Amino acid sequence: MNITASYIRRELQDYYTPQEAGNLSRLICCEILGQSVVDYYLGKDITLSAKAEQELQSLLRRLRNFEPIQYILGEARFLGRTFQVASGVLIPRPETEELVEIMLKEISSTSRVLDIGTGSGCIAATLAKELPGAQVTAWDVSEEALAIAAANSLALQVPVCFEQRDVLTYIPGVTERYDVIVSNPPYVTEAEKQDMERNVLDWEPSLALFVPDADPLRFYRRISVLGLEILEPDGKLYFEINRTFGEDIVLMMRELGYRFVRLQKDISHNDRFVIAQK
Ligand SMILES: C[S@@+](CC[C@H](N)C(=O)[O-])C[C@H]1O[C@@H](n2cnc3c(N)ncnc32)[C@H](O)[C@@H]1O
Repeated sequence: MNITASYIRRELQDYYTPQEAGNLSRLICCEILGQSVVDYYLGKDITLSAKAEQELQSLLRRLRNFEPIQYILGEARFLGRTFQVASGVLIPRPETEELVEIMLKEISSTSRVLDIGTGSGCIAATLAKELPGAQVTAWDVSEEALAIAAANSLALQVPVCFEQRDVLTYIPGVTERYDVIVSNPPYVTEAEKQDMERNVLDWEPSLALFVPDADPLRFYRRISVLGLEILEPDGKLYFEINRTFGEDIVLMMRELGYRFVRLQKDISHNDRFVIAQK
């Protein structure tokens, strides 16, 4: 069978915006089916074997069911590296790449770093890779996430110490100390569910996404309190946040005694990061 990029776009057009259908069609033609970018833009035919055609139809069916392309392919990119992902972990987001870029400019290369809610391990493994002198520990409550994060750190050949911890209940050991804590915790309120795309809502793990409407700062408060115990003096805390709660998180952290608390915007001009010093 011969297919073209416009065939793929047509198959997806009732499910995605024209831009999304175009992006998916380019990815399928160039990255999965191996068409050159020039041939793609010229709209040239791609000849598929019977088996390749079956695989393409299965891929299109999954996309029409709103399964994220990263789960279908089993991988996602994060700051230029490939991370294994599956439906048990959040797909790394560009905002989180920005957070890591900020950290790489600010933290010492020999820091003891703790990543809370590591998911795919994208933050922890990237920091360990970029800062070979750092000691990186990563927590998650999810066994499935920890298994994927461990596979990612193995693939990148970086030593990250993964531990299964529920940050909401964990009591740290008396000698446990870090120079830096980073967290992109669950921060979407139940009320925000109605505005979410189906590819997120139907496929990404609720455990990674949601907090109760009645307590949207639950993770930020708990991690900030924990930071007072386990951060060294002058230690730093880096949060990715829900843009709606920036001022609330800043206030809460100032009240707890954190210094130099700053709210920073992401590339889309949304309040997205809170950074503070103990
Ligand atoms: C928003 S995801 C972030 C994943 C990854 N750090 C990233 O930025 O792509 C939040 C993570 O927190 C984990 N998590 C949820 N509740 C937790 C808890 N009580 N203790 C520790 N981790 C938790 C989830 O399993 C999930 O992996």
